[in-house]
Amino acid sequence: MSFLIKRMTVIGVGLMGGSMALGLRERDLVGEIIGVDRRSALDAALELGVIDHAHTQAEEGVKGSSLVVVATPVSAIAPTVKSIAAHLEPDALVIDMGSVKGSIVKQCEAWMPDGVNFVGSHPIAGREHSGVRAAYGDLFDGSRTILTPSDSVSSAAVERAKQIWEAVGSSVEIMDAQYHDRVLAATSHLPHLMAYNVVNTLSDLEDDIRAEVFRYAASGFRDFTRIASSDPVMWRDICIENRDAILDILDRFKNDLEKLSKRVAEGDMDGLYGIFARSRATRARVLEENKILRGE
Ligand SMILES: NC(=O)c1ccc[n+]([C@@H]2O[C@H](COP(=O)([O-])OP(=O)(O)OC[C@H]3O[C@@H](n4cnc5c(N)ncnc54)[C@H](O)[C@@H]3O)[C@@H](O)[C@H]2O)c1
Ligand SMILES: O=C(O)C(=O)C[C@]1(C(=O)O)C=C[C@@H](O)C=C1
Repeated sequence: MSFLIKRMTVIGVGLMGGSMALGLRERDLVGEIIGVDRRSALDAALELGVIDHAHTQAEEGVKGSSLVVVATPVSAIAPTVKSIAAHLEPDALVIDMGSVKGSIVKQCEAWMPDGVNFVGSHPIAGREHSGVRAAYGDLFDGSRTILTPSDSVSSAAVERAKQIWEAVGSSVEIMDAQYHDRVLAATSHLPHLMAYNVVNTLSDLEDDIRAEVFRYAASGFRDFTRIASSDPVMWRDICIENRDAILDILDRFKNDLEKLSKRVAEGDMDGLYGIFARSRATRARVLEENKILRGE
């Protein structure tokens, strides 16, 4: 059988890395999959059939692979890529999955030996669970993936990365890495920070009322805070790596919250109606335009 990828290595076999491995495997697109991670994650990945072979050392694990997928938390991506650079096959392609791209992509591209390419990738797909047991092969189906190569990356490598993402069901768009970080700070990072904060605001209430507050939390609370179940390591790393863009959007949010607070304090009927009506209309329009948000 001729595979799209004969042998690939996934470094960080969790939700995202495991889903990429399964997505390619279930579509018969990959021959052999090597996993690199902690021993316990590797044992689970072997047991689930997500990988064929396991290594705890990335330098060893990338040998013989034409594709290397780095799916570690954001803070480990650049150090990992630096450590494998000298051990990659001459024509290998390295892609990552990090939720922040700017400085990671710049560093990783620069570390690539001649003939080897790093193509920064961010699948806009995921969920609040982590680890390989949460991985599934259709995770990327119907999603968008943003590639953030600089001009120095070969167009053949970008085309190859695009082919891999499309093979697992994602449609690909190209974006400048810094611009990506500003867009994602608004669309993904701000909502996660809000969700975490709302849960903490409620859990800091006085004992007597707190129990009642959580007892009566219903679908509104559940929908709004689903993403507060996400992995704290992932979100710590995103905040550290995308600090400036996150601070910028948080400032805007704080301003808007101040305005809302003022309208509530003043009992401003028209002002409050205006805020809620505009938001509802915007969401309806975005839902209509965006089939990912409609869940299609
Ligand atoms: N979860 C999401 O919804 C989502 C969506 C898009 C992108 N991402 C990005 O994908 C990446 C992976 O996220 P995830 O949700 O799969 O996390 P995860 O916790 O499920 O998996 C990460 C894996 O990396 C391993 N790991 C950590 N440091 C390592 C190292 N130095 N070397 C090898 N393995 C290491 C962990 O043991 C774990 O198994 C992150 O960079 C995240 O920002 C996540
Ligand atoms: O659906 C979820 O649970 C997610 O959080 C996925 C989500 C997001 O949409 O914000 C989270 C972080 C990623 O970098 C990309 C996707």
